[in-house]
Order: sequence, then C-alpha cells, then structure tokens
Amino acid sequence: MQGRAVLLVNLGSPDSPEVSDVRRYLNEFLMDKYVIDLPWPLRRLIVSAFVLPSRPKQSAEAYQSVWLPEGSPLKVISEKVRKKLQAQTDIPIRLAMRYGSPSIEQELLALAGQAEVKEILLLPMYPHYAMSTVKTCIEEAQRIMQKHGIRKTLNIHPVFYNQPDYIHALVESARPWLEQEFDHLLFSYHGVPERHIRKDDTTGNHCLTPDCCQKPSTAHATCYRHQLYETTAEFVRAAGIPGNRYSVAFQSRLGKAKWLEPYTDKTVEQLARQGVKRLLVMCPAFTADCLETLEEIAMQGQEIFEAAGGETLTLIPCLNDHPVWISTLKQWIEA
Ligand SMILES: C=CC1=C(C)c2cc3[nH]c(cc4nc(cc5[nH]c(cc1n2)c(C)c5CCC(=O)O)C(CCC(=O)O)=C4C)c(C)c3C=C
Ligand SMILES: [Fe+2]
Ligand SMILES: [Fe+2]
Repeated sequence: MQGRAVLLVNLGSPDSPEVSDVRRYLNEFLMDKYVIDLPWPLRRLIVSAFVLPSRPKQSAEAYQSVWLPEGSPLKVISEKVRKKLQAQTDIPIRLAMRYGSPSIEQELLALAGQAEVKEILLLPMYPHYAMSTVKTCIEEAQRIMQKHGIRKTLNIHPVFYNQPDYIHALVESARPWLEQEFDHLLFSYHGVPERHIRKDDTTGNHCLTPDCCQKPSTAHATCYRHQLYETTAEFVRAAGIPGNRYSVAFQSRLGKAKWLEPYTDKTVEQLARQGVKRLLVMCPAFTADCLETLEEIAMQGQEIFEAAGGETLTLIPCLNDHPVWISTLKQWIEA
C-alpha cells in the first residue's frame, strides 16, 4: 500500500448560502459542458439570460434552510467521511469538490507534492455513471495532471452501483427506517436529461425505448438509467421489499428538455392521492445528504405529500458516515 494516495471527489457547494456565492457556484457548475451540454455560446446565453438572473436567489433560500454552522451539509458530511476513513488507514486521503472549494487542482497538487506518493486513486463519490458527475470529475483530474505535468499514476475507481458491499452498506444504513411501519418506499434519483444518456451511448440505439435498460447491452457501462435500476433491484432483493411497495422517480430537473421520468414531485403527489399515508424516500444517487435530499425531498416533498392527503414523508439518510460504508470504502482503497 506504500506509495498510494486517495482523492475522494464530490460535487461541491457554494462557499456560503449568500446569493453572490450561490451565483458564482451555479455559474461554474452550469458552465461545465457535461452539465449543460450545449455549444459554449448557447450555454453562456442560457446560463446568463435564464438561470443567473433568478435561480441564485431561489437556491440561496433553499441553501439557507439546510445550512449547518460548519458549512454546507454536503461538504461537512464528506469531510466527516474523509476523517473517519483516514483514522482507519495509513493511505493519505484528501477530499475535493468538482465545483467550488477545495478544488480538484488544489488537492491533487497537495497529494502529488508528497514524494512518497506514486499513485493516486480518484474515487468519485457517485454510485452511478453520468457525464455530469463521474465523467466530468475524471476529465478534470486528467486535465490537472497534464496541466501541471504531474508524473504520478492516476487510477480511477469504477462506479459501484451494483457492488454487493455497496448494496449491503445501503441496506444496513437504511435498516432502522425499513424496520418501522411504512406503506411505500420511493427511490428518488437525481434526474438527467435523456439526451445525456444518448450522448454517451456507444451502441447508438440504447435508451430509446422504455424497457431498453432492462435488456443486456454493452451500453450499460455508461447508462445512468440502467445502473440505477440495478441499484434498486439489488437493494429491494437484499432488503426483501415486495414489488408492490416501491417505485422509482427522478428529482431536481432543470430547464425545458425532456429529463428521465417519472418526476419525483408528481410521483409523491400521486402516491398520496392513491392512499399512501406513510412514505419513505431514499436517494441513492447521492452518497451524502445535500440540498437535494434535505430541502427538495424532506421539506418540499413533505409539503407536496401532505397537501395531497399523505401523512408522513420520511427521508432515509444517505450513506453519509455510516460505519459499514466507511469500512467498505476502507476495503476498496486498500484492495
Ligand atoms: C443540467 C443540470 C443538472 C444536471 C444534469 C445535474 C446532474 C446531477 N447532479 C447530481 C448531484 C447533485 N446536484 C446538486 C445540485 C444541483 N444540481 C443542479 C443541476 C444539475 N444536476 C443544480 C442547478 C444544483 C444546485 C442547486 C439548485 O440550484 O437546485 C447537488 C447538491 C449540491 C449541494 O450543495 O448540496 C448534488 C449532490 C447528480 C448525482 C447528477 C446526475 C446523476
Ligand atoms: Fe445536480
Ligand atoms: Fe439504458
């Protein structure tokens, strides 16, 4: 294990929940060609003319409602994970954010500056492949390595959506909630525009039909929808949840393009109208709780659910710093 180092990467948050910091963060995030995948002039126009005038204020209010004294939940939790992991291994571990701080550049340089480090394992903290998450982290890390002429080996940890030890950690972390009475379990995954999946499809004909993600295909290596269906299937199998007590939906859509469906807000409303009173929601696209779970699901989702006749919507926390997840990460980095 000598000579190894690890860089954990997550998405990132604004430096503070003030409108100006949220604007700077959204600008960096949405100007990434893998997030808004349009030619630069069009992307610049859309972000400047349609997003930045109003979204920062709206998002800042949302961030203010979940902000912790130590900072953004995503960063605070990610740092806890890093610290707990570091306490269990001698391999140097650092944490970077794809957008905002600490940057991939700063953290890669810090690792590369240690003479004893010969190879760096990049571990994007996302279970599923998407160009807006995993691909952009990998490319950014490679760009930084090239820019600074870093002569160390960069290894990429593969996505882990169907890894038995990941599924086990997910089930163990959800267990206290699953042991309580509930009517329905909703898996709410962060959505992506359908176009993103088609763009990464090497076969040219995948994800054009509703059931393509269920059939064997080489396209699944980069198919976010296939991968999250697999996580769901493995989870319910391991946790013993019957087919009529769970469903999948997609949250956090932005803009006018067609995103993966069904949408979480509509599904939550529909479930309440169908008579579901106690709804559990889990969000396995994220490994750490963040704005999208704590505000969009636990706050907005609860309001939608209650208004439509539901009683309690309970968010199952993400893996966060659960001990089974920490020991899974330890095994992966030491393998
Ligand atoms: C085109 C827009 C977006 C795509 C595509 C997208 C994909 C995507 N995002 C995550 C994980 C997270 N996203 C978060 C926040 C967030 N996401 C978008 C837009 C897209 N995401 C925006 C504009 C925001 C900011 C908040 C807002 O204004 O709504 C977060 C939370 C960050 C935090 O600070 O807590 C996470 C995490 C995944 C996994 C994903 C594709 C699979
Ligand atoms: Fe997002
Ligand atoms: Fe697919």
